[in-house]
Amino acid sequence: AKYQIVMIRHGESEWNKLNKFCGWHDAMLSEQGVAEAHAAGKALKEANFKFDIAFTSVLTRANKTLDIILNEIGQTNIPISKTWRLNERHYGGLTGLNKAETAQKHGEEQVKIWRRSFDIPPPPMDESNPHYKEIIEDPRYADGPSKAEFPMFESLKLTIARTLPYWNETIVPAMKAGKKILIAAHGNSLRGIVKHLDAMSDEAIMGLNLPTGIPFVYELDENIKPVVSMKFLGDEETVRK
Ligand SMILES: O=C1c2ccccc2C(=O)c2c1cc(NS(=O)(=O)c1ccccc1O)c(O)c2O
Repeated sequence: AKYQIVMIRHGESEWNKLNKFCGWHDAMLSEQGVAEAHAAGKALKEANFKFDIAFTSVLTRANKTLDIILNEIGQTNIPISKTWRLNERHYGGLTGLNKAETAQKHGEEQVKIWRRSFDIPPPPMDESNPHYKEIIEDPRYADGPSKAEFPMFESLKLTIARTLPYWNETIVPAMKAGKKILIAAHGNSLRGIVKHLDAMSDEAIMGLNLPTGIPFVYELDENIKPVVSMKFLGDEETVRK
């Protein structure tokens, strides 16, 4: 096909392990997450992938996954663009809660509604959340979003709506300029790109659970239409929820 692009969801984070909503909290990779990133790098090296540029979020768990991969393939010298637009979905007031705390605070019924909704957002994060200050005062957001548009919560719909402009205005032009691209991002920001590429329904994308730390390839024609969709370099039985 005319274009080929590789994407990967970051390796398991410390908060994934604790089953806590992470969102814009800057959790580190767990030991397993680091191992996943090394395995992903080795698989890409084995398949002889080469990149000209990489895109990632401003969150450490994705940045570290990318760094480990680039070290494994011996390409630590390529430009890396970091953007908040590839961040994980912002889980608002649920940030830091685990399954039990969420159900306890909001009830099982509300959890069921949130789980299956595309555009019902979680409650906003406010000063009472222990992670409020660390997130809004983080200097990594100096280049955006502005104070005025800084999210306090995101539905999946809102997440996709702030990821796709970056895909269309920055990543696609780089691909059309002949750049070989690697994206290291998060479950929900990658859902936005995948939903767009494969013209998936809201329901279909909510049923897609990208596995952590397994690279996948899209082969696209000259109109950026998939010729090959989501070809995993590894096992993907966990892709479907
Ligand atoms: O409560 C939510 C939720 C709330 C607000 C926005 C989105 C979601 C959401 O997407 C979600 C949820 C729960 C669970 N499962 S769970 O109830 O077992 C659960 C709850 C809390 C933390 C981790 C858990 O695994 C999911 O699999 C989800 O995808």
